[in-house]
Parts: sequence; structure tokens; C-alpha cells
Amino acid sequence: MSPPAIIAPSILSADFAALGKACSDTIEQGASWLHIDIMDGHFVPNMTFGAPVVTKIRPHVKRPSSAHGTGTFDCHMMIAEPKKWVKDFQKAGCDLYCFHYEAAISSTAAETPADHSESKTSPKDMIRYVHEQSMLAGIAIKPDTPVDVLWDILDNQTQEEVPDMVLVMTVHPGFGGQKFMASELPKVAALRQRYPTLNIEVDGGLSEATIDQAADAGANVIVAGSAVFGAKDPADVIAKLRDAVEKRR
Ligand SMILES: O=C(CO)[C@H](O)[C@H](O)COP(=O)(O)O
Ligand SMILES: [Fe+2]
Repeated sequence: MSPPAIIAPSILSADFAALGKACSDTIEQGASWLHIDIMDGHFVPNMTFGAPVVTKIRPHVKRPSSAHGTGTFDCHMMIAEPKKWVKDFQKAGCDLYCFHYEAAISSTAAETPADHSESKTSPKDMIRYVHEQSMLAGIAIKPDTPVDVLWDILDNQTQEEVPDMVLVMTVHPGFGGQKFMASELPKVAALRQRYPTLNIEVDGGLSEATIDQAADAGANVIVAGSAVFGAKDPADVIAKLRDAVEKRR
């Protein structure tokens, strides 16, 4: 049996002027997690916000009572230097720090040698480091990245270096409200076949119109921004996304 459905509305589409209430409302409407998109204007061509905003919204949502529980802050780090911000986000109240594979393997433009050693890392080092800061670790791949780069990471026998979740992007990261890329679903299916109990998240263009394909492929963690925050009845959308995943387990 695959893991339970987790519905994670992306607050990228929430009312930023009333973000605390938007966050508590979406949990009351049946959301499992909050998906928090952090963009730095380098790794992706857009910017959002940093740890101080996460600190401000944290008191509006009760901390999860167990790993992966309701109220998990799922921080999707679309940033060029993922290692540099781990401690800040832990202090701010992040529960799951999901960095991009592509950022972890590429060298970064650091200002000083000291910065460089702080920010350059490998995916396995990153996962270990996130775990050392008492957070769950997620690893994300962009549409241009083949899924087989993850086999070595997921097959690792060193438990501290194994991610708690894989995020398969179903849009090119950077903006909400884009068209779902069904071309990415074979990655999800390949992951589900190899790892029946892995949390597999899909992000980008998920809605009532696309959830069946994603759930059929084996995704269980569903990010939806515009489909939830743009809905007349967000609770109904959240329930439908959850049902679509649950009925395939
Ligand atoms: O990571 C993201 C964009 O890079 C967002 O999480 C994603 O796009 C969600 O928005 P929507 O559901 O509207 O597509
Ligand atoms: Fe995201």
C-alpha cells in the first residue's frame, strides 16, 4: 500500500496581505501541510520571501504532533545556495526542507572562500545536514532532470542520508498558475515502482482536472496553489484531491 494522501496547498497563491489567516484557514479547510515556495531570483526567475515571513506565519498553524503530521511546513527551496539557509529556516519553524538536486550539485557564486565552503555541497551531504538540524529532508527535481539521478541517493544504506520525500516538478519552477506537464509523470511512476512507501510529491498545475493522472502514476503528496486558493470552495477542492489519491492506495 502506498503512503497516505497529503494535500499541501501552496501559499504562493494566497493573499499575501493576510497570510497568517490564509494559512490557518487552509488547514481548517482540510489541508494536511502548507507548501511554502521560497524563490531567490537566481535559481528561478522570480522572488518570494525568506525565513522572517515563515517566522511570522508559524504561530498561525499548530506544529505537527508527529513527523509528516498536519501542520507540517513544507518549504520548497528554489534557491541557488540551499545549505546556507538550513539553520535559518529551522529556526523559523520549517519542518521539511526540500532543496533542489540541481542546486546541490552545482557550484555557487560565493563572495568569499568561507561562504563557498558553507554553501557548496552534495545531495547526500545536504540530506544529512538537514537531518542534523532536526528537519525532514526532501529532494526536488526540475523537468529537465532525469529521475535516475536519484537512484544512488535513494538506495543509500546510510539512513541519515536518505530523503524523506522526493518532489517531482510538473512545471518549470518559478511561478504559480502554470500548465501541468504530464510528461513528468513517468518519473513518478518509476519512483513508485521502486519505492512503494516513499512520499512522492508533485508540484505545479495540480487541480481536479489533473489529479487523476498524478494519482494514477503514484503521487501521494499533492501541491496545489491556484486550484485551492482560487477556488470558491477550497475545502471541496482539498477533499476531491485527497479522495483521488486515497482511492488508488
Ligand atoms: O513551486 C511552485 C512554482 O515553482 C509552486 O509550488 C506551484 O507552481 C504551485 O502553484 P500552482 O498549483 O498554481 O501551479
Ligand atoms: Fe513549490
